[in-house]
Amino acid sequence: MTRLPVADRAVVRRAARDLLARDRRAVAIVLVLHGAAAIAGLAAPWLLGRIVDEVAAGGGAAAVDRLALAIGVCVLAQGLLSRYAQYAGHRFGERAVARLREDFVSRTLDLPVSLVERAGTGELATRSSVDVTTVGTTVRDVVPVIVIATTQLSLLYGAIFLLHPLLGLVALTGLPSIFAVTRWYLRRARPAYLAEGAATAELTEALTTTAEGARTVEALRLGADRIAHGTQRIGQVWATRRATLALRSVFFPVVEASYALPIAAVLLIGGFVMPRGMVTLGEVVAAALYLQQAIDPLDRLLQWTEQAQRGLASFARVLGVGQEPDNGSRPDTVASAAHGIPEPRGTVSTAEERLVVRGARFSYADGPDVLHGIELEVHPGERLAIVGPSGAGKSTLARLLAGIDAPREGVVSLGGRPVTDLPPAERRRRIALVTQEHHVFIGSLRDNLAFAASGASDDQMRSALAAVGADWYTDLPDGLDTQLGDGARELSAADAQQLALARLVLADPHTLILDEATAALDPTTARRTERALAAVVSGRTVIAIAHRLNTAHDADRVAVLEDGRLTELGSHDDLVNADGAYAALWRSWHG
Ligand SMILES: Nc1ncnc2c1ncn2[C@@H]1O[C@H](COP(=O)(O)OP(=O)(O)OP(=O)(O)O)[C@@H](O)[C@H]1O
Repeated sequence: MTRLPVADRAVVRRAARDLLARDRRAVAIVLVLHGAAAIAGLAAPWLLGRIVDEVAAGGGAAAVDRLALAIGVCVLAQGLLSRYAQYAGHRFGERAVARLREDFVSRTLDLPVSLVERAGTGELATRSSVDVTTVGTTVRDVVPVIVIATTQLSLLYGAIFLLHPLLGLVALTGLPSIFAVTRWYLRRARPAYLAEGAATAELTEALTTTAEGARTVEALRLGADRIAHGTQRIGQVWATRRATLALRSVFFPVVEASYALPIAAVLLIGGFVMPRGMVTLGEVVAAALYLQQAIDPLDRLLQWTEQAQRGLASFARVLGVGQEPDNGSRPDTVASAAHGIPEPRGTVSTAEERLVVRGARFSYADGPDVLHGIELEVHPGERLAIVGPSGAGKSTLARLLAGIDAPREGVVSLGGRPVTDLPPAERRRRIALVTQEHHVFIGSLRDNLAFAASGASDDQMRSALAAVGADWYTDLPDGLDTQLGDGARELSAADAQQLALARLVLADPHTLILDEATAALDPTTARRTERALAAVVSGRTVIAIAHRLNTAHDADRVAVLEDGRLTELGSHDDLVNADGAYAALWRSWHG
């Protein structure tokens, strides 16, 4: 199974910087507010130290009251500033997460179909649910915590140094062990969490495949097999989770011990070792309080470092969607639901529409070749039917012609350029592959048609439906506003296929590849749809994979494919007269 790419650190860093840069003002406000709140927070321990010194020096209650009042004001100011800082931080976080989701959706929609097929739906489902949510939590909750904690820590340690540089140095004693264990942890965490994410995706894939194919599993008694398959995936998830848990079980205990060490050291050295006069009791108390205060941000910082690691691993997986896969699979076009805005006809010259196949060989994965050196030239505007026995390679050739797969050897070119080199949007505008697979999206009939041409008017949509003979449309209670899909009006397979064809009329590509597009329709509806389609497709290049030989009869030329080889090519009459494979097929089909 092909894995979707995972972005490297440089890409993740750039994307994180972009995320911050796109909302610079909000980021600056959040930083300033958190900084101010942290400074207000420093005042309390210092003022407490002053109270200790006042009392030690025999100061009166009035002085203590004044200092206590000042502490109250500072605590209030810190509370208010923190509240607004968090509010601003969450607003920024929500905006950033919304942008991330939008970017993710548009990258996902641009993914090559062949890549999604090879990667499996579980991989994409995990990235779009688990990973996007993890990144969202990280941006919304983790980044503000890290910003606040870092600011507080810098100011707290700075304040201890201001009290006395020696106390400052003593306060730093816990940091080397925290730093060392964090480095140790971070080095191992990324691959460990990536492995955990990949194992979870494989488990999701295994479970969804089993659930989707439940009937087949039951019919072929594959239950035990599927259970073994699922259990193996669960084992992988268990092993990868154990590995991340092992990392955490070293990391957190070392950190806890490192918190206590500097507080004890400051009290011991400040209270017993440093000579009197060098430091006051109040300063030692203030330093210990600062260190005590530092535990909370340190703890949050380290706890969230773990979450940040998960977030970065998920971010890399989210950003990887849309990157060029590293296994040589090429970008391709979207199949039946041809997206794209109609382009004015006639803007592409006929030479640019010439579809040429030269010496094309193709194999699925590492299997044997299923196409052997296909040579074919499709003339602009012609209707070509491809016929042949089951398994001859017709659908495979259609995928090559549409640019979904690239030939292993040879070339498939449109207007002289390899089809797979065309930018996806351009390819969709020029070539559309319509298969038997079609999807009715949950939404109105209008929404379902607008996928093909977002700018199409209601009239254009109605005429597209009429053109493909979708008479059922006139019976819908709310016309184009009728809700379709699960829980609303369900379309029959034939109606759904007509909807797909109507999308195609709206998408208006120059070249249509119909891979048994009308196979799901009953013979009468199919004949009617084919006729309607024939009227609509005039002036376009149409390549039809034909099960029913009347499609071949109506075509300009017929290509016969047998065992992955093009054995005959010519008009219906010529091939019947030649009395070869096509003539035999025609005779047997005609009865
Ligand atoms: N995804 C795939 N992975 C591996 N082999 C495949 C795949 N799809 C098709 N094949 C194999 O490639 C060969 C050609 O299949 P293809 O579907 O192109 O034939 P076809 O002429 O369209 O058949 P049919 O009329 O039954 O649809 C067959 O041997 C088939 O088993």
